[in-house]
This record gives sequence, structure tokens and C-alpha cells, in this order.
Amino acid sequence: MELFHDKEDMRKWSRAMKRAGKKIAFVPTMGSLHAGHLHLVERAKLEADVVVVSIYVNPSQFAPNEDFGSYPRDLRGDLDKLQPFCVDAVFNPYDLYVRDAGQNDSELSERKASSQQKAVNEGADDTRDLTSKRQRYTHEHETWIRVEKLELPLCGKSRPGFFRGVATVVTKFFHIVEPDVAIFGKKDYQQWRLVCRMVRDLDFDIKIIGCELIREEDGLAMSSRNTYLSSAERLQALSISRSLKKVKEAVLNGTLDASSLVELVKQEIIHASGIVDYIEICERDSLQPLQFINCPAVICIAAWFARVRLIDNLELEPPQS
Ligand SMILES: Nc1ncnc2c1ncn2[C@@H]1O[C@H](COP(=O)(O)OP(=O)(O)OP(=O)(O)O)[C@@H](O)[C@H]1O
Ligand SMILES: CC(C)(CO)[C@@H](O)C(=O)[O-]
Ligand code: BAL
Repeated sequence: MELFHDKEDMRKWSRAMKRAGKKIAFVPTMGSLHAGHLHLVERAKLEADVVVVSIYVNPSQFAPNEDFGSYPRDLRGDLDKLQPFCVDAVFNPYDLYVRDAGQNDSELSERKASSQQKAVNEGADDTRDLTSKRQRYTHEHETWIRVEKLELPLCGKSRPGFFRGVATVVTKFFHIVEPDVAIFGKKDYQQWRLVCRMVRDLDFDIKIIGCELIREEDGLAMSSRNTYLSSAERLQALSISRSLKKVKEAVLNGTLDASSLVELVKQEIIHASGIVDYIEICERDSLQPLQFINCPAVICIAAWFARVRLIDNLELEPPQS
């Protein structure tokens, strides 16, 4: 398995693969890998000849009050988890917002050397490094991708700037890795939809695949942030998936008005001491709110359990007529 910290090395490798006639599948992640991510890797292997996984905690998608500094980072553990899956390359840039044009060569090579060393000593990020990473993207970067309507509802309301950061970094990855196929999880439903729309609108020649949401045995949607939960909070958080099961049954039994279904979820979460961020039933492509389930829909949820914000969703089918 190749490990690249430098974007030029990553691009060179991808182009060599292309020249050799290989199809490239790409799985972007923020690391701290779990079985949900590995499921995406398995899917990627079915789609292409070689698989690239990126591991990068992207500073531009975090608001200043969010968990960029404390987000779990474990490069060595992640590489161990990927090894059995015969992933071909891992792209772990130290910083994708460093301005590397128009500088003198010695400053550039010094930055590259220091960034590679830091990435190798993963975990060595200190507060000063993280603060400077956050500042660099605000000071050294001024070009952003916005998916203007899809970025607004749901997570976009409570995390302003989040989808701008995601769309921009995914675009950067697409230009660096140059994949034929890219795999995203439906756990981050709005993110997946937004990337599909961006690829369509900007004519990227990349096939986007959305993979099913993977759950723990007890129903909790797998997520790197689950590690923040205490065991008591984790039990409370099960109220989300429990409520989704109830929604599924209610729809099968003919309850189709969104407000009743939303109320059902809300009560379950509040009863478990969770704080609801949003619960919405939306049309699947546009993510516009629906009053009734009269077309393929999705119920999307975000809720806080203590300091941890979790998201989950379930696709809902309208009744057969
Ligand atoms: N449970 C899951 N099922 C399917 N895909 C998932 C799951 N968890 C994460 N993914 C997908 O893995 C990719 C990388 O996600 P990321 O590294 O942010 O992990 P995460 O578990 O979603 O982390 P976080 O807790 O920060 O939301 C995304 O496409 C995401 O949708
Ligand atoms: C797509 C992504 C890797 C962009 O940073 C991130 O938002 C994620 O892990 O879902
Ligand atoms: N899984 C999406 C990345 C984030 O929440 O920051």
C-alpha cells in the first residue's frame, strides 16, 4: 500500500495508473476508520482496478466552535485497518490549503519536508499546528465551491460554511486523485446528494456511488464521533435508530403525514434526554421538505447527546397505489 503526503506524488501515481489502463476508485474520509468506512472500501474494490483512500481532517468544513482540534486522529491505526483490504494508495496530505505557487523554491521545499514529517509522526499535531492549519485556509485560500440550494437546509442550517468546505475539499481531491468513481456513505445523506449535484453541475467525469448506511448491532449509525459518547450517552443515542424503526412501521401502517412522523421521533429523542437539532422529511433529490410522503422521501435527523451531535436518516417509500 502506497502512502502519499504530497499532492504532486499522489497525482503522479494516479496518472501512472491511468496510463497503465487502470480504473481508479476513490474513498474520501476523515480517518479514525470504522466498519462503515471499510464497507465503502469494499464497494470501491468492486467498482475499479485500484482503490485510493484519503485520510484528511479538512479544516475548512469546521466552524471555529467545532471539534477540529479534538477530532479523533489515528493514522497508524487506520493504515492497519486498511491493510487487509489491499487498498492500493492512501492519500494523507498534511495541509491542502498551503499556497505553493509564487513562492521561492527553498520556502516551498522546507514546507513540504516539514509537512511530510508531521504527517508521518501523526498524532504530533499540537495546538499551534492546528490553529495554524485553521488560519491558513482563511488566509491563503479564497476560491470556494457552493452548491447553493442543497447546502441550505438540514445540516447547512446549523453548520453554516460546512458544505462550502466539503464541496471545496472534494473538488480538490477530485483534481488531485483524478478518480473514475468516488464512493460516499448515505449516513451523510445531504453530503452525498450535494456531491452528486456538484459533479453534475460542474461536469466532473466521475461516477458517484452512495453506499448504504452501516449500523452497529444495536442500531446506532456508525460514526467516528461515536467515540465521544460515554456508555450512558450511547444508550440514550439509541433513541434515534429506535425512533426510525417506529417511523418505518408507522409508514407501513399508513401514517403518511410528516408532522405526525416527526413528532414520533422528537418524543423518543427528548424522552432519552437528547436535544433535537432538526428532524425533517424531505424529497430525496432536492431535500425540500414534504408535508406528506407522496414520493420517495428521506427522514433526516440531527440530535445532541451531551456534547455530541449525531446524524441519522432513513429512506421512506410512498405506498404502492
Ligand atoms: N455508518 C456509515 N455508513 C455508511 N457510510 C458511512 C458511515 N459512517 C461514515 N460513512 C461515510 O464515510 C465517509 C467518510 O466519513 P467520515 O470520515 O466523516 O466518517 P464519519 O463516521 O461520518 O465521521 P463523523 O463522525 O465525523 O461524521 C463519508 O462518505 C461518510 O458518509
Ligand atoms: C467527504 C469528506 C471526506 C470531506 O472532508 C468528509 O466530509 C467526510 O468524511 O464525510
Ligand atoms: N462525516 C462528515 C464530516 C463532518 O461531520 O465534519
